[in-house]
Amino acid sequence: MSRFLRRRSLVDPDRDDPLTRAIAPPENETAQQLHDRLAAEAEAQKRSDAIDEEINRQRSELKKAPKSVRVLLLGQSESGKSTTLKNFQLINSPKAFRNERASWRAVIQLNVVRSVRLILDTITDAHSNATGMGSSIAGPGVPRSRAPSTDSHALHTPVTPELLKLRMRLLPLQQVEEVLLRKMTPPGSAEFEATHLSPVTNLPYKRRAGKFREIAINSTAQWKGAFGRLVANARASMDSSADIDFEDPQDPGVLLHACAEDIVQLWNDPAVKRLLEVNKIRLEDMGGFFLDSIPRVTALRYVPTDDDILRARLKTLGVSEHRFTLKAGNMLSHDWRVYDVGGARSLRAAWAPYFDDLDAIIFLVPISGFNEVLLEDPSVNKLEDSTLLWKHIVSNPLLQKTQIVLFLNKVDLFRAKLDAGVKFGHYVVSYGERPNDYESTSSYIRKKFGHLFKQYSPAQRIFYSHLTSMTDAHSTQQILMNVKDMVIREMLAQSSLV
Ligand SMILES: Nc1nc2c(ncn2[C@@H]2O[C@H](COP(=O)(O)OP(=O)(O)OP(=O)(O)O)[C@@H](O)[C@H]2O)c(=O)[nH]1
Ligand SMILES: [Mg+2]
Repeated sequence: MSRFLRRRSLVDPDRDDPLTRAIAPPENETAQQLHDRLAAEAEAQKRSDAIDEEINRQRSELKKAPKSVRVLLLGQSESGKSTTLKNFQLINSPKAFRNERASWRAVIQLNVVRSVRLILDTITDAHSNATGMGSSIAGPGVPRSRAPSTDSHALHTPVTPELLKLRMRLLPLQQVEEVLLRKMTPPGSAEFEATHLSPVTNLPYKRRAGKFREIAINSTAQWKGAFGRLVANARASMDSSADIDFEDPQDPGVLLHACAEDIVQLWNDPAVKRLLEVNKIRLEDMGGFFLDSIPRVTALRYVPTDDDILRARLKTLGVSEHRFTLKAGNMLSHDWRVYDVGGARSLRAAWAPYFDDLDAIIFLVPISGFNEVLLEDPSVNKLEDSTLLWKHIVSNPLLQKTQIVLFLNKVDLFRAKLDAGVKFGHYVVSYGERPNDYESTSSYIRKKFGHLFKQYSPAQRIFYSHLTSMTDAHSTQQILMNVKDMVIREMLAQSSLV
């Protein structure tokens, strides 16, 4: 508008030009009219200049204090997204992270009970099979490394009378899950997936299927709120257990403590090991595995360590956001927002609204899943699912300006499998007969994902990848720092191009 007005005053009217004609001063303009018109034009010019000035001021403000950095965590269920978010919290607000120990203690108690439940159900099914009353335990939700065994041993592994007695003694643990779930879920809320402890009965498997589902939660803030009350009730104290009300009559810690010896006995029983082995159930590879630490985590005054919190497993249903401010070197401070979403197939439609205006995606692939299938669909290999998802994300035109960082996660479990002699090439056929060592196999996976990235990206981008163990806070810290620096660098580089 200002340029338009300026031109109007300065340019010699060319009567043949329709635009000039339209804006030309009226013919026979009186001296008063001329004065008024010039005054109005001067006023309009002043307003226009003020607007221009304000736009310039806002533009330079924006340059000085950039918008918040938005990062989305993506990957299939159990890939380690929530664990990555926990690591961000641990680095940026360790105090707040540790203030949530009471809530994570409850999740760890649920994790212990779930592991015990899976063993008890395996015993029940084996017993049913032996007595000719039941069906195979194959079914959804039971974590297996491969398809269920058809080995006749699996169906006829003897269940000793001691095991049956142990099973009876551990039945009261059902209450722990009930109590904790009631506490975490407000009455009438449908936020949890149905996850109640399946009664250890002789019901045929099919009638119990679905009760194997994992505990999942929709809103982090809400369930932690339930345990926040424990904090409010706690006696004032400076020690590390101050936020846990051990005196709470509803706290299942006492019952778990009373069952501890039986749980240890169950887990160490050679018949149980054999039953789990023939059914190809590997509890050690599952999230929330604490059976090797039972005396510690069921101690009466147990307070979870940072490590325990990183290992606790709670499936995500909704979206949680972690905000923090980061000052990097002599750079300006930035407001960061890291979003964690649920990775189960049925939840992936909820990702899209977060694609807009994203600075970076951290995409997690649990590489130890090369010989595992999805809990949601046992016909799909986990690495295959991650590959398809990766193609889908890197080829998305909405994300073409987003930096994508690949975390090849669960390296510790991956290494342990190779060390135990599991053949990578047996599951990833294209790998063939190449060496089964960690370096060769992990660099093969990295290259595969790198090739797909180059092939499917709509625009050229740098491929960033890291081999990670998200349950190892120490090694993760440096990686997350590097990622944060990279994201800021890229963001500044992009904004200087605008
Ligand atoms: N051993 C090992 N366990 C890991 C690693 N990363 C994550 N985990 C564990 O794996 C389980 C699943 O991790 P989560 O972070 O809950 O997975 P998620 O991607 O958030 O899964 P959804 O919420 O279902 O989408 C948790 O118990 C973690 O402690 C890792 O690198 N090594
Ligand atoms: Mg999660």
